[in-house]
Amino acid sequence: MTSAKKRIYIAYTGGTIGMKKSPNGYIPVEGYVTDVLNSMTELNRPEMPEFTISEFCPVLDSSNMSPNDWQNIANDIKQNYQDYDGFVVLHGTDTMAYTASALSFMLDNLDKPVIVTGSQIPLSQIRSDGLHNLLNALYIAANYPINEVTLFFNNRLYRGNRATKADADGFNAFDSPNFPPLIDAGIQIEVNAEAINAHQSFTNINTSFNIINITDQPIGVVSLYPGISHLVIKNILAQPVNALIIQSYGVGNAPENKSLLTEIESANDRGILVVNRTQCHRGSVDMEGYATGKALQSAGVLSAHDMTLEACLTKIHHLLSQDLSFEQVRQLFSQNLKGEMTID
Ligand SMILES: NC(=O)C[C@H](N)C(=O)O
Repeated sequence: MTSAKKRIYIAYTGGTIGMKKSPNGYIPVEGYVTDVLNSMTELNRPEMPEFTISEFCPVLDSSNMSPNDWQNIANDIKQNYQDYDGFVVLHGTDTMAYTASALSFMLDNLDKPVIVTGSQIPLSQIRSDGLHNLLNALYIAANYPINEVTLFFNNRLYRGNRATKADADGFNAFDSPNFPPLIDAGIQIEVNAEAINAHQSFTNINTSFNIINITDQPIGVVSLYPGISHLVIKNILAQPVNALIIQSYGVGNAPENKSLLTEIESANDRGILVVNRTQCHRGSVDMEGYATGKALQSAGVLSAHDMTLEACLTKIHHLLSQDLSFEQVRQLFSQNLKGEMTID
């Protein structure tokens, strides 16, 4: 008896994969990806799943995306959830890790795989990595389903909220600095069961799939540098911001500048969430390591542990979009909600 083919829904949102050259540089072209995919014989091989492709309107360079687009992608998945075994989101690489992180918080109790992928060279160009990434994402969604939001690129499947764009113009565009890949798709497909299982506890088997809506939130992000004036922080906090991400040094250190710490303390008193993430590519915040970190902790700043900037920013969007008190937001920020951080 042969089992029925899996059905995968492909949402094409835009990105280089479906772009063509224009006098102003590459732009996404409607209809192009759909035509190419429908004519590719590789995608119709018996080991491949059935698929349907649906294009967003308009298709976007991902640099033009906003939380409203994350919401549209989540709504689209919800609308088609019952009819498919898995989802592949074709997306530009520039903000792919933001979207994958946002979706990981928005798609609650997923029991189907959602894989975000794209390419560095358009399908319309010779040596494109688009077909390879798409083919693998489809194959993995059907044959190695991992029921969470993941990001596939250059032979690796990463937890979506652990990935970050690490190379502007190489094929190996993504990295997951603080968490191992879930799948290494070399000659053999190697599945990291331990890393995947660590996610199981984030799914509540008594509740069914649902989406938690997200709205635009004013969030400040500041990277510390030697000599930074407290007025820079003061000005950011004078804007209508509900949260500030401080990208600190090393394990979460900042200058012990009294005026700067006073600005942070007063922001906290006004109900602005202030969090500390390291500006280092790899590693975690530990505000107990040095007096320079402890000063931030004493000013009420929360640790972002080893979260990527993308996970940190979208987690804050996710929390501020809900009807939660300042204390609840602080508590939930400090919890590992969807495998986005490691708490020692
Ligand atoms: N490689 C890419 O997809 C880059 C493109 N600018 C995008 O993010 O849409």
